[in-house]
Amino acid sequence: MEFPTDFKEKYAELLGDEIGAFLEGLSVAPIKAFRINPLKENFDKVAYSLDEPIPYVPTGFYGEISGKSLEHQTGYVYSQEPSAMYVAEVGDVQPGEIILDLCAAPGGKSTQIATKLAGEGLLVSNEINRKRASILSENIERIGATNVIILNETPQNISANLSGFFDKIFVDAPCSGEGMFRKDPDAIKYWHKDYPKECAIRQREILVETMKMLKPGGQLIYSTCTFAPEEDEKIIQWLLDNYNIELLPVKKHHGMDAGRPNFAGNNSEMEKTVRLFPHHFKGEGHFIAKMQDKRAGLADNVSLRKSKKAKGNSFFRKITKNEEQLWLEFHKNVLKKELFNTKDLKCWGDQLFYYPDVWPDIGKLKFVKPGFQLGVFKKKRFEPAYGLALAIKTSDVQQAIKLDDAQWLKYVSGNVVTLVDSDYRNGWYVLQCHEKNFAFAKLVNGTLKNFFPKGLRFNI
Ligand SMILES: C[S@@+](CC[C@H](N)C(=O)[O-])C[C@H]1O[C@@H](n2cnc3c(N)ncnc32)[C@H](O)[C@@H]1O
Repeated sequence: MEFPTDFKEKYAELLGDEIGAFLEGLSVAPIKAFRINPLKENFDKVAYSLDEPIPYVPTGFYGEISGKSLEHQTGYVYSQEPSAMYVAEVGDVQPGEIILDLCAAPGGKSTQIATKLAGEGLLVSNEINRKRASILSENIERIGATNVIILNETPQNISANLSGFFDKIFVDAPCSGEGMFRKDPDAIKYWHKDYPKECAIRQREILVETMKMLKPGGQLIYSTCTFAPEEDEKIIQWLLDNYNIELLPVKKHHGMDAGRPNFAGNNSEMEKTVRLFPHHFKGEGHFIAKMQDKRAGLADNVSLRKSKKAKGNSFFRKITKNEEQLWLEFHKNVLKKELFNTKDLKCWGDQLFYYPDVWPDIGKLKFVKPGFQLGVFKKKRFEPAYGLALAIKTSDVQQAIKLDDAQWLKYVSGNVVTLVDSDYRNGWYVLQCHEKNFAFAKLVNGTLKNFFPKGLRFNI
């Protein structure tokens, strides 16, 4: 692999004798890995080999998955390179926490954070770029998380509305992407000598807003996929110099390096951060730091229920009696037990959402998904959302139809499926393949009408 001369000279100076090994590490084939998803029932029953676990990520495995497999479509697996997986582990997310993932697309960290919340608490997952925010939304939908709000905002607008709101904030910052060089050779084309400095300016702007949103006593997890000290240790030193925070030690597993004090004014505290270098570690490369807000008089963990900012969305309207009736009828037919409390249901236009009152008002913010969508009311009927099929447990389904692999493919590519000798009555069914929910379909006289979202259809 050819690297810019300025890049080689810079790292020769920073790394000394290690430069040869570093450049060689950056030239080998990228490492593939994936995570399995504990939000799903029997989540380790996947067609992929789980023989090579990643030691520092309980749900992580080395290996390659296909974006067109049943496991991927149903959100049982998520492809992510091994160093990126360590960020959410460092965050030590606990069910019930209120978390912001500020730079979230395509959703590697957000999907992992959401599985760790296990349906309790709230994840606000934000992406500034509209196109990337849609991809983020699709990835969150697939994993089946019901407690995620997806925003498409600037950090400035979010902080103006949700100051002091979050227990933990993840800033996986836009960066010069040196750790992407072997995965995406295009990243090399963007690189120039001043690029890390330019990125650092933007990172500081993002962090100024981030600090406004952290609850007193909250934690900030900052990460990049670059090796540039300007965007790593120097950013952390700038935070320590300007805010009342302290670094928390990040555990170093096999192959992980400590952050380098000599990259930021010889502050030995930098050893608490972690650097993942491709010549030492089986992954592409990352920098991760964990910090704690030190402001005094802090509640350990103000729960969502006690949060003053939580009011529910101002743009939602109440569900009408008729709509409630339609929803309950659908629910009774298709699901075995009540999964969403009726008092948490709200409407936005004709769409039905799960949005507990304790969640914040995001009415002034641009969003992609303002909560968890259950479905849509159409004239006198209720049509369930695709995401609902992916969010309910297989064993909670009352009305399911099991299809084989060929029928699954026929359906996800947008075709109707005709059942042979069907004695099912007409109505909505959850479709399952290998005991995985993969979509809703409406059965009409033995034919499953296709409701698979048009933009997500695929063929193999
Ligand atoms: C490293 S990527 C995030 C990867 C993601 N966390 C994941 O794990 O899949 C950084 C993201 O920050 C977004 N971004 C760019 N400028 C930003 C800004 N000023 N504020 C917030 N996010 C920004 C980019 O669009 C990009 O999607």
